[in-house]
Amino acid sequence: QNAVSEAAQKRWTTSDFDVGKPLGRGKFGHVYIAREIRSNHIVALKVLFKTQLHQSQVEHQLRREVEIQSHLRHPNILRLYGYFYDQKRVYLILEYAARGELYKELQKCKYFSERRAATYVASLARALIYCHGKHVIHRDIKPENLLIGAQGELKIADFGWSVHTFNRRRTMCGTLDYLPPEMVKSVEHDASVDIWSLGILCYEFLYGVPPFEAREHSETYKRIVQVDLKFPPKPIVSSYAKDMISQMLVKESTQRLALHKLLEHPWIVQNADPSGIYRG
Ligand SMILES: CC(C)NC(=O)[C@H]1CCC[C@H]1Nc1nc(Nc2ccc(C(=O)N(C)C3CCN(C)CC3)cc2)ncc1C(F)(F)F
Repeated sequence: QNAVSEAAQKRWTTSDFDVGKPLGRGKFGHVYIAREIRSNHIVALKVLFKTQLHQSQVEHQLRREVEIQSHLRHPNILRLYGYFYDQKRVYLILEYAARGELYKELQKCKYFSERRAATYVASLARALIYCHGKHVIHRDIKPENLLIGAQGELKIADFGWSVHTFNRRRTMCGTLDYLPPEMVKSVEHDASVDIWSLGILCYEFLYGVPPFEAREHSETYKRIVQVDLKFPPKPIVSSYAKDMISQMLVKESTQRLALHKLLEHPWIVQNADPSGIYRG
């Protein structure tokens, strides 16, 4: 039986791990680097406190996150190998991303080169094509939810807000046949929220700030619904990049640039490293 399928069903306990230094704080607890003793495999152990999960009423979200992420297998999606719990805590056994958090890298660089941004956007588009093919929508694509693997490749993490649209289809009173267009559209509609977020992310990679940022939430909300998209004169960005972003940040969700079309866009073709790895 191979290690992975064994990992999926084994009853884990903390004594299976040699827990190392904390990597930082997640939303509901700490994340530690750890070594699974039998396999010597390095993982990240996310420790969540049951009391906090209960207080924030996120248990169902966590169950969905575990259910979804444990079934996804893609080089740009962080693996969730398994989970276990004790009296007070829930433990998630996650893939360790050796080069850490993307948002810290973006803060350090201020903004990325077009080649680095395009390489990251292309690899995220491929990961999202994979997710959407399995009727999974992430719904929370942003720098804070992206980690960097040992080779410099991006990993989408934190599927806390993801949904399996099939469930939504089923929960929509059984058969789809009797639903009016706007409700059927709303189901398709979801898959395109990730295209919008990828457009926001691409803009932030290139300019260092998201496009609709404003001091007040109400101001940001207005700018989003009006799609008040402006490209500042600095840093200098190619018109191909602006063209692609403008095709993604479209109010009508069905008109947004499809992810497979994005991979054929001249900006991606000319700038993205096909391996998804930015070598500088
Ligand atoms: C997506 C989600 C929203 N984010 C998270 O969960 C965050 C919350 C805390 C850590 C991270 N979670 C993970 N982090 C890693 N790797 C990692 C992180 C940080 C560093 C790093 O730069 N330092 C330790 C530095 C080393 C230098 N000192 C000075 C500062 C910290 C190096 C490697 N792998 C897997 C995970 C995961 F996701 F599986 F848990």
